[in-house]
Amino acid sequence: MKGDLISMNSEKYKRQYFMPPEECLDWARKEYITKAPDWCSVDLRDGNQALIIPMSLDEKVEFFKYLVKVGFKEIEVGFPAASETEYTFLRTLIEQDLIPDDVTIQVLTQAREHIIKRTFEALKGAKRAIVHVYNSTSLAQREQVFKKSKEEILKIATDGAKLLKKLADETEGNFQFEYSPESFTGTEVEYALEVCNAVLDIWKPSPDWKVIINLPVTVQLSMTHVYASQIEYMSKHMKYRDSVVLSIHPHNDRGCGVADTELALLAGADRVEGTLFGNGERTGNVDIVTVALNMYSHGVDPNLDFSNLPELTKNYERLTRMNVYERQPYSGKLVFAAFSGSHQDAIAKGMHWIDDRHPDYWSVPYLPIDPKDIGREYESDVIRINSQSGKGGIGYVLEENFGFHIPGKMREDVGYTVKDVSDKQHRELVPKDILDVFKTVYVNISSPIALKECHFIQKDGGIEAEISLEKSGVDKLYHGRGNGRLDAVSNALQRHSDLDYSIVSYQEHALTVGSNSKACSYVAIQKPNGTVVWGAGIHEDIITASVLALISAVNRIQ
Ligand SMILES: CC(=O)SCCNC(=O)CCNC(=O)[C@H](O)C(C)(C)COP(=O)(O)OP(=O)(O)OC[C@H]1O[C@@H](n2cnc3c(N)ncnc32)[C@H](O)[C@@H]1OP(=O)(O)O
Ligand SMILES: CC(C)C(=O)C(=O)O
Repeated sequence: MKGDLISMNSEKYKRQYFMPPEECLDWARKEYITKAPDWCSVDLRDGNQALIIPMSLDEKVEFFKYLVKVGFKEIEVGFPAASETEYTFLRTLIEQDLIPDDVTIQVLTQAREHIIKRTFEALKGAKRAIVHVYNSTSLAQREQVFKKSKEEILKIATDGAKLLKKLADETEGNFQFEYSPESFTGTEVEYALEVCNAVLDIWKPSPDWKVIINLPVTVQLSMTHVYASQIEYMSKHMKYRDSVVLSIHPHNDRGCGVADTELALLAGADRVEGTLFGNGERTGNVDIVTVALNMYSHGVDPNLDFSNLPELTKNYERLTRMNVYERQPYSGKLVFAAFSGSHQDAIAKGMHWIDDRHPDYWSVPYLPIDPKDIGREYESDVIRINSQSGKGGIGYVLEENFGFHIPGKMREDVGYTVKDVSDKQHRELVPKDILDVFKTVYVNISSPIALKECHFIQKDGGIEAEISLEKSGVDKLYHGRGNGRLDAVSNALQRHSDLDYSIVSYQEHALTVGSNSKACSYVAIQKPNGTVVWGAGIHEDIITASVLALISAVNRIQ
């Protein structure tokens, strides 16, 4: 014990992985993944076996169809010897002809005779399948679980390999084999190689009949560069290498499932087994969505279609009864959201830059990919407003959702007003809330003065205004003269009151979003003490809109 308050004791742990016997660092000189690997979804097996309530038959069928829709060409559909549901699911896929011609199903079996036999029974009638056999090879499992020597463990693997070959020969169908030295990451690398090569010597693959050797991160025990070096070593020394598809199957115990996958691909892996959103045993399998979209963000086609990721996420949550974490890369609800002012400002400016320049590549600060590509909405997913937000983001929401092009200087005022509401109410404001605050505080403000009518005539080189106003329930007529209409109205207002201000800004535009042919005007007036007050007016008539904006500002000053 290191101290009274510390009950944790790191001395009880030691590193349980094995470095390869030679330096394998070629992967470190590669910069990025240049082509998509073969993907194999293990959602229906590794993902399913880790669920609190595994999926029912119907749920598995529905999930299988989504995986096909996304573009998976290899799908591990289950462990047919595990349960009635698993068995029936496989039979359903085969008997109801639900497997598209370009999709190969994969099934998992332990290297045990009765389980392999049951697996082949379940496969009867399948046109094509990958039969995946595994046994644990790690030091811990040899010592604790199997209580067997290295030679005895190797024999489990080779016996299983032989039986697979025999049963495949006896069964009609086109079978590919896969072998996993399960718990590879806790296995001495040279020993894992010996076992894999012994299996390969039995299967004798050829370039026309490749087999899959899968090197799983059954449990993540090391830092990522160690796994990459292990994969490179295996890839360099494996027999029949040009007839082997080198597959990886990372889990995520140390939170590095994606990193393990990416570095292992640099190190020579050809194929990735993983799940949607990283479902799977314990901390899960590698999230294929993330690996694929990371690739996509580098300009590499992942050969998987996530163009409607929100829908896929919703269906996944329904079928698995799991939740996708808000900050799960790409799929989490908040992963494109910017609440903070400086981020929002940069994003809003970046989006305008894209609109203005139409570059042939995507570049917007804080958005590594275009959210629209995967079915996310700029309006609801990107700029979100709370007390940390700023004028840029709030202005952007009012512009994108409701068509208000608020003048730059007014944005600051509106920004503080809106975020103050969020701060006091201690909640996020949705676009409709922001519109309500904007309208309530700035637009067509009619108290204490309300505009009833206004008329103008041109006379002696100027404009004369007659405006009818209601103040405290009483209607009054005001007259004023000026260089323009707004000036004339302003002079009328000031002649009949003790107001003293000057108009320092005026802007207007047509409102094109959400309302037909209305105009919006913005007026800023400045008091003698320098204070600037903004008002806005909305009306079908542009002149009336500007008068309403002025009266709004005047009312706000009072
Ligand atoms: C890392 C992974 O995800 S691997 C996949 C794990 N997935 C699953 O296990 C889900 C499906 N599994 C099951 O339904 C069951 O485990 C079954 C049907 C496969 C087998 O059931 P059972 O035989 O009743 O139990 P169990 O799996 O505990 O068998 C343990 C025995 O198998 C041996 N064994 C376990 N895995 C293997 C293997 N891959 N190859 C050979 N023998 C194995 C164990 O050493 C143990 O042997 P013992 O009986 O001599 O002690
Ligand atoms: C069966 C193997 C590949 C597995 O699931 C694992 O090691 O995690």
